[in-house]
Amino acid sequence: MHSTPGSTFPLSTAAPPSFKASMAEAAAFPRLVQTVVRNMIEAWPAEVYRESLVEARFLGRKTVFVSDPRLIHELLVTRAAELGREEFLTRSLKPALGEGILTSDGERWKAQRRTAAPVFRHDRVKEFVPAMTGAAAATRARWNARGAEAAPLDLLDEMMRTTFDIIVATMMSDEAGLDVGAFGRAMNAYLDQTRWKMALTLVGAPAWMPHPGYFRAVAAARYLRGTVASAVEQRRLSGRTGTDLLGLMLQARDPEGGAAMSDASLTDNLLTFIAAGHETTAITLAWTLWLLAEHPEVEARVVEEIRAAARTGTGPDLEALAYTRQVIMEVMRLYPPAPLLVRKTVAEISLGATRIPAGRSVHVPVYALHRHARLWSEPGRFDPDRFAPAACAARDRYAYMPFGAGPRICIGMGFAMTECLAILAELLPAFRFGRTGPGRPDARFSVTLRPHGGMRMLVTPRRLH
Ligand code: HEM
Repeated sequence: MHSTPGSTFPLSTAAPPSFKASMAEAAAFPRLVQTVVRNMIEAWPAEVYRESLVEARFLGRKTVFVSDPRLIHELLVTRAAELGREEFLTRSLKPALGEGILTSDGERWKAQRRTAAPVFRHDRVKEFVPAMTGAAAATRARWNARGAEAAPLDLLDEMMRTTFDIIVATMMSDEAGLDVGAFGRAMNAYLDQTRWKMALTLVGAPAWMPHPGYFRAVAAARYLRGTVASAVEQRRLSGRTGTDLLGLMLQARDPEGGAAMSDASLTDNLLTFIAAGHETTAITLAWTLWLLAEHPEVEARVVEEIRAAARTGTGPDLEALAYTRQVIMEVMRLYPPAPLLVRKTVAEISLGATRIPAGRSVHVPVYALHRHARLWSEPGRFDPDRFAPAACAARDRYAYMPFGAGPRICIGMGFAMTECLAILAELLPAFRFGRTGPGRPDARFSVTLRPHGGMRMLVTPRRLH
């Protein structure tokens, strides 16, 4: 392994390792393969938490890890056009998500991104707040009905249910007949097995190679795609447009040339929004509730801010929740739901003094960046004041990137932040959240960074205190 900030790589283009060579390497490092399946973060070289740029062999593939804000800016912004999607991400997601905004490249990506961007504008997202608050209110009613002495709840499950209800309500608000439960189970079955697909792609295994969850995933992808395609068709046939995401996407036109999205593209992107949007937001909320339970002084300040923001009107003014927003940002620093950004160079590029040949895997280990020894003091400590305006202004923008950066920055960033605020504003003044034992859940990376084994917590209505 090699880890000097300005190191120069050999200029030979990295040909992908042969299947045989990769399998030989994998066989020699079965523990590494297991680690990738269990939690890929544990397989990262320790230097990514201390150095700027690290070259490592990662399951037979030369990989460059970049954890320096200046170099990340150069990579994701200045050199964005010379980067493509990594096969290990696209191969695990394309069977369900097709060639939507997350999984496509080049002109296809550009046209879809241009067309969808206005749908996620701030003023549009604000119109979704009642649907977000409505789903959170349903969660509140469900918890209230349990009484004060109820058994602990898995808050990861609960938040997944809430954010899934929101994405369905905001996306396909009037698709009668959609079986929300079956749809959610299929989406989870699909996403659960993607870590196997990623590990097998890394060792060069062919796409058809079966693995745990393989056949369930094939059936789930067929069900998900069929369901969304028929919702798109029904809506088009009905002649109604509507103001939900499906309606807005149907009306969206490419600002360059005016083309509408095809039905296939609409299906790909609606599935992409569900997959990219609901689990990431649910994980953020689950960790937020956990960290607030660990830090009652922060929790008290958040509840006070929410109550003050609600005093003047009918519901809390989300724009006024500045401290709550800081808390969410600090939660995503410690537990970024998307802990790794992956790219492949399509041409030779230079990063600082380092030349990287075409075809190389380049990873931005966001989880490590957010805990990097040179960028953060006491990186493991939860401290929302790190995101006070003055502290943010003094820090490099590229030291913190839960939503990525550059042209491929998360399109749903505003949607996700608004959703987190709307849900917390509904739930925090109504309940106290308590831990069920010592120690935090383990954070494990399988596409997203999930609390392993869920997040069991005590949920007690406040009015009973
Ligand atoms: C807390 C919640 C979320 C987090 C942490 C998150 C994080 C990210 C990150 C890091 C990327 C960039 C990936 C890369 O550069 O390779 C991304 C891309 C994307 N996200 Fe999100 N996301 C969240 C919520 C959402 C929501 C709610 C939606 C849609 C409703 C969404 C849709 C997308 C899409 C379509 C892309 C691909 C953008 C492109 O490649 O042009 N995300 N997200």
